[in-house]
Amino acid sequence: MTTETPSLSDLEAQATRARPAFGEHAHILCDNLVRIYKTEGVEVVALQGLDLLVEKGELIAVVGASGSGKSTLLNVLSGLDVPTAGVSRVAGMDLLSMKPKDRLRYRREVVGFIWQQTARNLLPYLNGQENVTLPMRLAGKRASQSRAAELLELLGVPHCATRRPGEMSGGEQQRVAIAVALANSPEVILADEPTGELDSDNSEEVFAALRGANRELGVTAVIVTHDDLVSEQVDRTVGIRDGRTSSETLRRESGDGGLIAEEYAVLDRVGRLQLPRDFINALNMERRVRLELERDHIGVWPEASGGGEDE
Ligand SMILES: Nc1ncnc2c1ncn2[C@@H]1O[C@H](COP(=O)(O)OP(=O)(O)OP(=O)(O)O)[C@@H](O)[C@H]1O
Repeated sequence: MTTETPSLSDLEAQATRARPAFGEHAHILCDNLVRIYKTEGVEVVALQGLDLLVEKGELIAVVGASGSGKSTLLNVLSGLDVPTAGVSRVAGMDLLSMKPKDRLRYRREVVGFIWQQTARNLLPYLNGQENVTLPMRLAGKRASQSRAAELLELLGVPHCATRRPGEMSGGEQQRVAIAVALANSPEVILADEPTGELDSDNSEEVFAALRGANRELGVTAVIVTHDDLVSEQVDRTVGIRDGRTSSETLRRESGDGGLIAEEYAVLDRVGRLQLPRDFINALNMERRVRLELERDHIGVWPEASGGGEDE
């Protein structure tokens, strides 16, 4: 057997083969996303190296304390805002380098958006049907009455076709708003607190409508929420803390038909993870911790303790 010294190009090819690009096949990719706001000379770092991958057809909830960066993330994904640094790609479109013309098309046809404020989603002087056909006309397409009727039917609000928003309940308005967001067959829908203004019955119906759209149409859905009813029913909940994804809860059915929820800390690409605040507080951890590599886990001890002396 001959052992030839590999050339530089061989090594380069090998390195590319061994390490597929981060999130190469993801439908939504955020890689080390940074968004810094500057107001009156003061800098606020709203996103500080956020990583997120969402597969095509997934429905995820994003949760986090007020000010953690959830709305900033949605604004970036919706094409309304441009991040300061990092990589963000949705349905193959690069959100940082997109030209204004592509950005407009992206916002009209690739993503659909549902806001928390019911009044912000619909035009008050148009009925349900007209609200749903409006985005089609804005995108220069024919206003398909049959598609609008199908969407209103899918979302369980066919009776809202002839009603104006003022004649609908808050939950009905939000379900019509989902139909509006779906009008141009987007690849992704983004919802910022879609049930925030609703009581629990209406919240349930709106979430069921979102989930129905996700399942029936295969549209990828990202829902920012404080509503436990929503975050506890999705397969994956992503927690954001201080502008970074810090935890993920995965849910799956157990053998007996129940639901198992497992919480994970997110390990970023350079090996950083955020320990849950309550774990840190419980053990009075500060500044430094001791780490010990075990056969199948890593031990983490407060600095002062005799870490590693597992009995
Ligand atoms: N346009 C802006 N100019 C300056 N700072 C901003 C701007 N938008 C957001 N921020 C700041 O960025 C940080 C993240 O805000 P963001 O609205 O994304 O948080 P959030 O998690 O959505 O909060 P909430 O749950 O209260 O809506 C906050 O410190 C906020 O004050």
